[in-house]
Amino acid sequence: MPRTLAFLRHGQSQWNLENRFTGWVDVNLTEKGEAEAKKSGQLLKEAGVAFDGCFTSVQTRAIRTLNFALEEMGESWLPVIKDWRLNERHYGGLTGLNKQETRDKHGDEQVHIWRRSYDTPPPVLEDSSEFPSLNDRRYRGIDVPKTESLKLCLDRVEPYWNEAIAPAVRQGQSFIIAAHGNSLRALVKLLFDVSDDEITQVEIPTGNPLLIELDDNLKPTSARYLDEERATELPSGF
Ligand SMILES: O=C(O)[C@@H](CO)OP(=O)(O)O
Repeated sequence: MPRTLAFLRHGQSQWNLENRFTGWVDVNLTEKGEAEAKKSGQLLKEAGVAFDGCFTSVQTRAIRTLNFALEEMGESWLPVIKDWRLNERHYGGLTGLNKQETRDKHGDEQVHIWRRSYDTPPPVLEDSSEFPSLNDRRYRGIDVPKTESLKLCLDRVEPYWNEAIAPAVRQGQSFIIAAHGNSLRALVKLLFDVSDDEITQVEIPTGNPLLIELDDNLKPTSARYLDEERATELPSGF
């Protein structure tokens, strides 16, 4: 039975543009981000996959990217499930800081470790921070993280995959998963069985759908970015 996933990282956000660590801060898309989202929809339409539904985070930039894409596809009717477990990795005490200024202060190597190492989380977000997500109504009843490494992000993405997404895919359904650079890296690590070392090299471009076909055991049999000009390297073997 055909089963296809499209991993869609949101289009450029205001803080992608400003080069700031974002994580759980609910920044919006830029105009360029909206255009990327619309182009994703055109590419998905051309790909001709009959999707059964969509999953996204509870963050505006991913939700709006999905909505723009669905509108372009003429498929705004598709059911959408939103869940915080697809949110971006929580950037802890780095949240809001400029990435270049942080490199100038702490050095390239340390910042690379914080950004891309598998299991070294950034410093925690202090309660006094101007960016608390604890009081946000959408996170009621959730133990909001104070920081997350990619591993900690995978620790909440994986159960969501197992409980909510994988059972439907196993039945032969196809989905768009509109999420974030690091929650999608976590899913790529899981599905493609990428090593802790290799995942540090995986970069998912904004607004460029990654189309993945899966076999009966939910192992990827093919993967390609629909916007070839903006494609990045896929995990080895693909
Ligand atoms: O700031 C963030 O939340 C993420 C994604 O934009 O950035 P990075 O590429 O540094 O993980």
